[in-house]
This record gives sequence, C-alpha cells and structure tokens, in this order.
Amino acid sequence: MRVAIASDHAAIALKAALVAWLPAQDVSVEDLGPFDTSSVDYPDYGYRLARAIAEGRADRGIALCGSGIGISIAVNRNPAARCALVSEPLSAALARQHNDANVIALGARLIGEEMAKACVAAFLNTPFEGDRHARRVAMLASPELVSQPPEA
Ligand SMILES: O=C(CO)[C@H](O)[C@H](O)[C@H](O)COP(=O)(O)O
Repeated sequence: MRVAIASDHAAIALKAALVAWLPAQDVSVEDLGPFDTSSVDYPDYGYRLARAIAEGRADRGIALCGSGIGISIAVNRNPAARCALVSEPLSAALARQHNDANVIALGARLIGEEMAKACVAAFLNTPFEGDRHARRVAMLASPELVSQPPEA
C-alpha cells in the first residue's frame, strides 16, 4: 500500500515520527511536506495530499495539523477524498469499516505519538465492510444529492 502524509508546522514532529515508523507497517510512504517548522498554511498541504489520492499516486493519506480540524476540512474539499478526523483507534476502524475513509486526520496538539500510531494502524489494517455502507459512500460522491437532497 502507498501512503502519502502531509501536515502543517504544528505537526512536523508527529509527521517525522510516523514517517520513520510507517515502513515497518508494510507500507511505502511519501512525505508531501512541509520539511521544517516554519509556519505554513494547512490548506496547501491538505490540497496536496488530496490531489495525490485523486491522481492515484497514493492509496491512503495521513493528514496532520494542530487539531486535525483544518487539514481535514481542506482534504475533504476534494471529492476524491473521504477524510476522517479521529483521536482514538475505534473511530479509525469505523472510518474504514463504514465510510471507506481513504485519509485519516490527526491532531498533533491533542494526541500523543503512541495514540497516533494506534489510530494509523487501525486505519491501515481495517477493511471496508461494503454492503449497505457502499450505498451510503456512493451517495457521498453524488453532486446532485449534495445540491438537491430529497425532501424530508
Ligand atoms: O487548523 C487547525 C485548527 O483548526 C490547526 O490546529 C492548525 O495547525 C493551527 O490553526 C495552526 O495554528 P498556529 O497558531 O498558526 O500554529
């Protein structure tokens, strides 16, 4: 599996720890930056990560910022991305089982390195369950439904 990872300045240390750890999880990793602690804007890196997914250069993505919120919003602006912001492994597993999430977002100022690794391991190793969830995931990719949801 090819995994791309990107962050902002707030998550440089966590990104480095995950980049060092990921090869032992039997995945290849592409670091999309940034590469120092200078202040940057998370949308640039979220969009870059989502583009790697959309263009098929990565199978999965890991998005990091201080809270995980900003970069998860940025990633999800790309319709090819299904990014789940999580802070514990059960949510990471559910994001795979029910939502077929292809990107996980983590907040480096909110969780520690070991919790982040546990979330990423669940994200990488949990399959999508399909069935009724496939119908719902397909609905997420329908611009018609987004702009014109059925009446209640
Ligand atoms: O997007 C965020 C919050 O929703 C992230 O936590 C960012 O990393 C954070 O906003 C960066 O803040 P900073 O004060 O510029 O370091």
